[in-house]
Amino acid sequence: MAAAASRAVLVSRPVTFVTGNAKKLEEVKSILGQSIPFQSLKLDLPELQGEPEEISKEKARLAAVQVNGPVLVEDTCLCFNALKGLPGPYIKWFLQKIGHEGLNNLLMAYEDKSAYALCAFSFALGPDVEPVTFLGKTLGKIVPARGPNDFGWDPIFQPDGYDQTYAEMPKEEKNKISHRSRALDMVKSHFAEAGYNFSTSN
Ligand SMILES: O=c1[nH]cnc2c1ncn2[C@@H]1O[C@H](COP(=O)(O)OP(=O)(O)O)[C@@H](O)[C@H]1O
Ligand SMILES: [Mg+2]
Repeated sequence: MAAAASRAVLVSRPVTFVTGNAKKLEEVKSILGQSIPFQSLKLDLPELQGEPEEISKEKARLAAVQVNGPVLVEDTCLCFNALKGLPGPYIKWFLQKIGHEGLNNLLMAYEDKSAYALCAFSFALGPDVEPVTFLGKTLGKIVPARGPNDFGWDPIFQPDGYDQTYAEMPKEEKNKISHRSRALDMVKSHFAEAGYNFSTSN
């Protein structure tokens, strides 16, 4: 206990989770609960092209400068194995342009419909501190859309071991096994181990 206390980093403000995506925020709130003091800021940050981890880290650097304090950001990829991981970080634009049906069609030429959802959270204590990244992955396959169409590609992703797509699953169920919850479990462990001491008075 004493060792943990002496290692504790004093953080003057709650963590700001920066996202332009209301559905992500909903899930993060429900998964984190009261475990980490955080507030949210609606801001659509520009994204680099590249590997998921680097995109997420760069988002955190930009966010930390904007907020001038501790920030948490995330970037989500949907990766098709037959396409060597594409659309990956570009899924947002693919979804916007070709929709669920177009995404299924991309795999028409392949027998392998397997895919994985990958979530990369990055946390930076401030603008001058190198962000740390936490990856969460859920394996599944791409199927014709089933279930409510209220969050991205949820209707076409069926996680391994389930008969339901993410969209058909109750939210609590998705939040138990999702790429996002797996990454957030690591974020929570990091916070517990680092022993950050938050001043939440402002
Ligand atoms: O858990 C999820 N289920 C379904 N769609 C998701 C999930 N997480 C992110 N998405 C969607 O995948 C794309 C990921 O892009 P990105 O992570 O850059 O989102 P953002 O810029 O909206 O925050 C977006 O279209 C987003 O709506
Ligand atoms: Mg992105």
